[in-house]
Amino acid sequence: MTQSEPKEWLLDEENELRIEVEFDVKVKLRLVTGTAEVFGTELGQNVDYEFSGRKIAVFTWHGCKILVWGTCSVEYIANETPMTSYINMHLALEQRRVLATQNNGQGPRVMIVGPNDVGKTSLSKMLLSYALRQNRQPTYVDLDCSEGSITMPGCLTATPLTEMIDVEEGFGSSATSAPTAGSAVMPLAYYYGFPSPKDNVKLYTLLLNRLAHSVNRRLEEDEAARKSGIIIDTNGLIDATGYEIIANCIKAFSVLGHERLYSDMTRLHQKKAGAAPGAPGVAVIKLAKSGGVVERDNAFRRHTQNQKIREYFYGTSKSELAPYSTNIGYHEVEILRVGEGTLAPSSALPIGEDRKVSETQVVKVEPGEHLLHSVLAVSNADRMVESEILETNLAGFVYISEIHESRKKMILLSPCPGKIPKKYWWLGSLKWAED
Ligand SMILES: Nc1ncnc2c1ncn2[C@@H]1O[C@H](COP(=O)(O)OP(=O)(O)OP(=O)(O)O)[C@@H](O)[C@H]1O
Repeated sequence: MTQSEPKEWLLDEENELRIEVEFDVKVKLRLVTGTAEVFGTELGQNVDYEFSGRKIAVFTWHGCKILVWGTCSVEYIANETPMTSYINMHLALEQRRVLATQNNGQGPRVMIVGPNDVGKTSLSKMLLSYALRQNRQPTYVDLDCSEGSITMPGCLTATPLTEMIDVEEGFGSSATSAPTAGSAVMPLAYYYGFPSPKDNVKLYTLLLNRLAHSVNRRLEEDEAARKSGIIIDTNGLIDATGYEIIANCIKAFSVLGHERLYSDMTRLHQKKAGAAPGAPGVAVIKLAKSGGVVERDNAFRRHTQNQKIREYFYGTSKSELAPYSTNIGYHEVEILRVGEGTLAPSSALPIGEDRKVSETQVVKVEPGEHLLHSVLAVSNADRMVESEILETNLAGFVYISEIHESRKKMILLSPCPGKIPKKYWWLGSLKWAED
């Protein structure tokens, strides 16, 4: 797996070691002296960390020595990083948290926007980790439906974090049916089912508003979480649709109370006061992109998605899981999908009379061979009321591993044993061939 002789790296203060590891390669890393962190999470001294299919930066504020076993496809030390501006950003947020504590107010709500591959998720992790290191309980909202940092790709999620984010696994191989890495609480997930918000803007907006409503309600009840604030990671859409979504998100999460934020944000990139009496000030802060952020091509992204799905059912090398295989009859479940963009199989039967399917219309899908290798999201809904079911959160996911058309049965993998307690399952565009 790894070569026997490690490579030694000596990092001066405020340097970072940037490494890229292919998917079929394992690289081991150990901090020997000094202090270092990966996207905000501190490394333990003389602890071995293993990475595969990752692009990471090991940053040190005060200098350190690191040993690396294995072959990285890219490895170099950078002495220019935007980390000082990131920590300053954190300190400014921390001040807002202190103020919120003093005034019994609410902590900062930060939304990170920008094009693809500029380091939005990495910055989110850092701001969350720094907050966690100060014993805060920030809420992480992930609106990047292509990636699925918390659960599976295709979801909009929120999770209150209470524990440090794992160095090796990031937000982890977490499921909606289990607490995530970094959290003692189950994440809240809504199923969107497409890789880009553009694929079904109406549905995306509906779910975004629903998620924001649930988060806002939760924060009303949880004082520590409310004062710690929210970090919102967005997807990289910055065209007209993207701006519309950003503007909606700002409103939904009350990032600020200013309707013209969108134009202000793009035009000014600076602090603006709210227009409405008593509206909070608007702070639009431009942060530099790290030179280490790596562009990921479609193949890499697809591979990351597959890894994510695999981890949901089988866990990681650190915490392996054994999924349960269940036999289920076609008649025992109702498979649904949403909207025009997904209209496809002729077997799809529209519920309602209209043949033309709107973007948020729920469509019943007849089970059949076409479901093979699909990942389906299990809704928590107990009844099929169109306006309700769309906005019902998820219980978890199942994977269809075999279809027996003649017996009208399918075999599925699920993380929990026995019959799946919920019968409404969403079909999106996620497919996965088990390897
Ligand atoms: N300083 C760094 N050194 C090395 N790799 C980095 C660094 N910062 C980020 N990366 C890596 O670069 C890739 C892109 O970063 P990230 O996911 O944070 O970008 P993003 O803006 O969220 O992308 P997208 O919107 O497309 O999901 C990731 O694989 C991340 O681990």
